[in-house]
Amino acid sequence: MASQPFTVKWGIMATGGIAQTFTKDLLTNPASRDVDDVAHKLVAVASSSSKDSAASFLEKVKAPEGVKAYGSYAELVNNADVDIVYVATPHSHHFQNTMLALEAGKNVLCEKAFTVNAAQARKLVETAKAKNLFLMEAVWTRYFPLSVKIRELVQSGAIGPVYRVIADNSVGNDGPDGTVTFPDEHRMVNPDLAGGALLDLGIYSLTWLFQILYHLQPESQKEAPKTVAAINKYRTGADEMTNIILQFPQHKSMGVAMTALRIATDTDGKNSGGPAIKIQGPLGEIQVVGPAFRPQQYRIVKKDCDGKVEVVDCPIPTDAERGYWGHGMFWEADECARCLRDGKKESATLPLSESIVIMEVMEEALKQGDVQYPELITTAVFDPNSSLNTGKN
Ligand SMILES: NC(=O)C1=CN([C@@H]2O[C@H](COP(=O)(O)OP(=O)(O)OC[C@H]3O[C@@H](n4cnc5c(N)ncnc54)[C@H](OP(=O)(O)O)[C@@H]3O)[C@@H](O)[C@H]2O)C=CC1
Ligand SMILES: O=C1OC[C@@H](O)[C@H](O)[C@H]1O
Repeated sequence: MASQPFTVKWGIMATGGIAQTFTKDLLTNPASRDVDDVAHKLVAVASSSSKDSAASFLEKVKAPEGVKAYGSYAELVNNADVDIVYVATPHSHHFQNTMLALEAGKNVLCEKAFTVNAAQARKLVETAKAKNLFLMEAVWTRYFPLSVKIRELVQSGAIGPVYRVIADNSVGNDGPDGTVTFPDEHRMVNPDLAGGALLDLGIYSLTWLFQILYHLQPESQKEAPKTVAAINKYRTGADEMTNIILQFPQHKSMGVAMTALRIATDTDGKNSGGPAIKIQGPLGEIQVVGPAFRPQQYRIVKKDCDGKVEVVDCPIPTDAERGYWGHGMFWEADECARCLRDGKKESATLPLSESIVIMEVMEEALKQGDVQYPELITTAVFDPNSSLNTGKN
């Protein structure tokens, strides 16, 4: 008989869109994705707006009886039953909210982008290490079986050494009279919420560059990239289009990461425009069909394939007994559970040192494009009473 799964007790910080999606994934049966070694239990949710918002969240996700609803983040992180906190607030809040949880002794899975700048990322990592806590940036795509297979394929030498990766994660939100369709207050374009294409969407383009060109470098040859960026700013001051070239001179490799708010990677919604990602070596290329954050198909085009392209589908499993829920976020949750079970303080698939290098690249790109964010959200000094933690000005 199989042994009991290791069950992790989750606390959810914030009640917005992705908090709901993630929590629904947590509530799916792991067997629906052929997992039996770990399981998840929802024990609490907190809203900085009100306890009612937290209660309404629990209704929306059809939470089981007994899950606690809190009207403040402080109550959540002080719940002794919570093993790990999922931080699902805007980027602007990640540093203060994650510090709040770490200081209360909680392990943390923090949404992307990890922070607003590299100094904040370093402080989070330093704090987690000092307190012997698990910390991970929630770049869910890295944990897709599709990503695992592609990394293995590249490592096996299937296309030879990868010299170039091109990745795009752009959305077609062009609006009238020079606008984009997001209101200026929306987290996608609002500098007070660390809005902009790069931190929200471009991070996935960088994820593809990093998980191939950086992550797979042998430890003894780890080389951080040189960064060259071009940015168009929106009227709010946030970036609306950002293109970054990363160069790894010792590895003779380069990556091109693109992101934009006015033009979509997938113009017709049917992927007629081709792959979102191209991973290129002298023996061939791997093409990943977008979106870059939630891909479900890749193709292998070998130099000598004579037009015979291998197409590999990797559908995301759903749970028929729970309304066909299943978005693909459960794989990163499973990773957290396995790390906690095994006493690991970080994920080998996205080490904290790598999250820091990615933040350094994004900070450098934003600097080159003269994108600036306010002091309240860029400081690397923790303040439990910050309005970012209390929700009150
Ligand atoms: N992995 C993925 O696929 C995705 C990840 N994300 C990431 O998740 C995070 C949240 O995004 P998303 O859920 O779409 O955002 P939403 O705006 O839908 O939700 C954000 C939540 O954060 C809380 N919050 C606290 N302070 C503020 C504030 N000043 N303004 C707005 N919200 C505030 C609110 O919850 P409350 O009032 O309950 O405290 C709010 O509901 C971002 O970092 C984003 O990059 C987003 C979408 C997809
Ligand atoms: O992480 C994300 O992935 C999906 C996008 O639609 C969203 O804006 C972004 O935050």
